[in-house]
Amino acid sequence: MTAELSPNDKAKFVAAKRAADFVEDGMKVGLGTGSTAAWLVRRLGEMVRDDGLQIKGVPTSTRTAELAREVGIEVITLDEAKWLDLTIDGADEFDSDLNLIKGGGGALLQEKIVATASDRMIVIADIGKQVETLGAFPLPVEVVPFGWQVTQRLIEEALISLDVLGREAALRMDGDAPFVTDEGNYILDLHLNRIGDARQLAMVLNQIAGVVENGLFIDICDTVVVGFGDGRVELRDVKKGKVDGDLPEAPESDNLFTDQTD
Ligand SMILES: O=C[C@H](O)[C@H](O)[C@H](O)COP(=O)(O)O
Repeated sequence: MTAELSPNDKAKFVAAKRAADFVEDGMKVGLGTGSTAAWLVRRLGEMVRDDGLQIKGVPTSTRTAELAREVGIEVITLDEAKWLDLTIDGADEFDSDLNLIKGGGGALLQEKIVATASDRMIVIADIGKQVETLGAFPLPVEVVPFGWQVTQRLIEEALISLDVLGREAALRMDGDAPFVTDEGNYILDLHLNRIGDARQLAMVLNQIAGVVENGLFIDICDTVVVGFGDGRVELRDVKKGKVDGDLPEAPESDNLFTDQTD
């Protein structure tokens, strides 16, 4: 089916397509979650089907696992893989140090486990995800359901002691019930506006007993492939800074914009 993509979807698509160029035969690849990562999974599926690419994928959520199987990618568990060559995932925000906020789709725990078990993490994002300072996007924190309101209060007290702007830790809902992650936990979204010291906040949050993990990815991402609504792509590398034209151009014959959106 041919569909005209919105500029935002086009940006996500071109970023995903370029990032797929990093995937090589024989690799074990972490597959992210979300609308941008879904483009990547579909692209890798095409490469498996049309080009004979041989990879094993470790999904970061049940929905990514379903999509990966649907498009013909061999899916294995992280324990079977043991270690990954590369993880490619989306993000909700990235800053100039390539630190991230993730978890808008509730998959942050598996995403962080998979990304930190990889030689390299590449993030794919539309330019709208780039920020000067992290925090405009509510920071997801995964907490165990047992005693979650006590955990919520302890988080809010920690935010006050850190003098972090905005202190509301809101339980994420799915209709009338709490949103439940793939690991059976809840998500508290921290409305902070601006995170001055993301490293410190990440450490403080993870010291609270009911907190399983937080959505700050500090020093984990190596490269961001940024997509623009006009089809341009830029590469940001943690070691090299901004790098342009580092990747091969998409072949003329590629029908870039005929896929369906997520
Ligand atoms: O839990 C979800 C993930 O962290 C996503 O990678 C993140 O929310 C970005 O999603 P999207 O590509 O849909 O904006």
